[in-house]
Amino acid sequence: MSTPHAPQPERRYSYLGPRGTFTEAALAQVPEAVGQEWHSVNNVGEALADVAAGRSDAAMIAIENSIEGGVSVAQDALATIPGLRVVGEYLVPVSFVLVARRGTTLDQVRRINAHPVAYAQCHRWLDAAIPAHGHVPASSNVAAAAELFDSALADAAIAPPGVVGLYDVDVLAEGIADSDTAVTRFVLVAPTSRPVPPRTGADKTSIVAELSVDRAGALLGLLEQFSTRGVNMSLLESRPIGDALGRYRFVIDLDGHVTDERVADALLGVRRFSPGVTFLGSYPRADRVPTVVEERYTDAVFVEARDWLRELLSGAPVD
Ligand SMILES: O=C(O)C(=O)C[C@]1(C(=O)O)C=C[C@@H](O)C=C1
Repeated sequence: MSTPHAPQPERRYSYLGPRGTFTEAALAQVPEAVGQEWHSVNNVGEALADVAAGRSDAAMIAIENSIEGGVSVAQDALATIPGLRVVGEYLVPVSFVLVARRGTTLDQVRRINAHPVAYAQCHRWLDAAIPAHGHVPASSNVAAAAELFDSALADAAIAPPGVVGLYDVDVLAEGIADSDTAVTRFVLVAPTSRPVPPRTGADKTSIVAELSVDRAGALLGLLEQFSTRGVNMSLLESRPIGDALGRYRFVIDLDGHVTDERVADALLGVRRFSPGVTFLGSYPRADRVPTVVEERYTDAVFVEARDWLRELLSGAPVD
């Protein structure tokens, strides 16, 4: 009699681990990832390199936090590693506790292990409760707690509340984040060989654009491409290109899908003058809130205007 075998995973997903991170919670929101192989990595660059090299089918990465802003390491990696495409967006509410090896008391804490994005979200509490603390950077929120047992470099760690079920720690303080409504935005990144997800009417488009800095009004010119087509921006961040002082690229999220006439037309406008524009992807918004489009920017109005021009050029009588 043959032994029944469990189905083998067909796809591999890289995420910032170890188990219990907010990144893992974001990956758990992806229906197609359930039952597949989840590969824990130590940093965002490693997750994206897995996808670029074909070792993983997709990677989940944090891209923006409601308090700390853009996750610069993720924005820079997406802007510079070729062959990557954002195919989904996910939101995870984040909150933090301060944990320590059993028996440690709050007044003994001097050095705190924390992921830099988590540390930045707990400033006010830390400055008030442990004013003279030092920060020991960790690769993730859960790694911060795990490392308490690998080395004596830190006395306590900032971690997600769920860490108490994973490690033998005492909770020294709960709810230590500066906001109790903090949210981190994650994106699922696949290779460019994967088709752009179809338009849903509640989509975002992410691009990275460079500008010639020796021209007055260059940034205004970039923004006008969107405003004159009724395209709303939900994110605009500047990141240094890194080759010289004063050279920046702009990371931009737009409301709409690349197949929306107004978005496509705006991208053509950007392409005409930006020395480098990268399309990172169009994907359904995590909140599923449909984009409201003013009548004069609907697809039908763009199509009508194009037909009008075509007729005009064909010499046929026009109204
Ligand atoms: O996924 C985790 O738990 C992480 O440690 C990463 C990360 C991030 O990169 O922003 C995720 C969410 C929190 O805002 C802080 C840290």
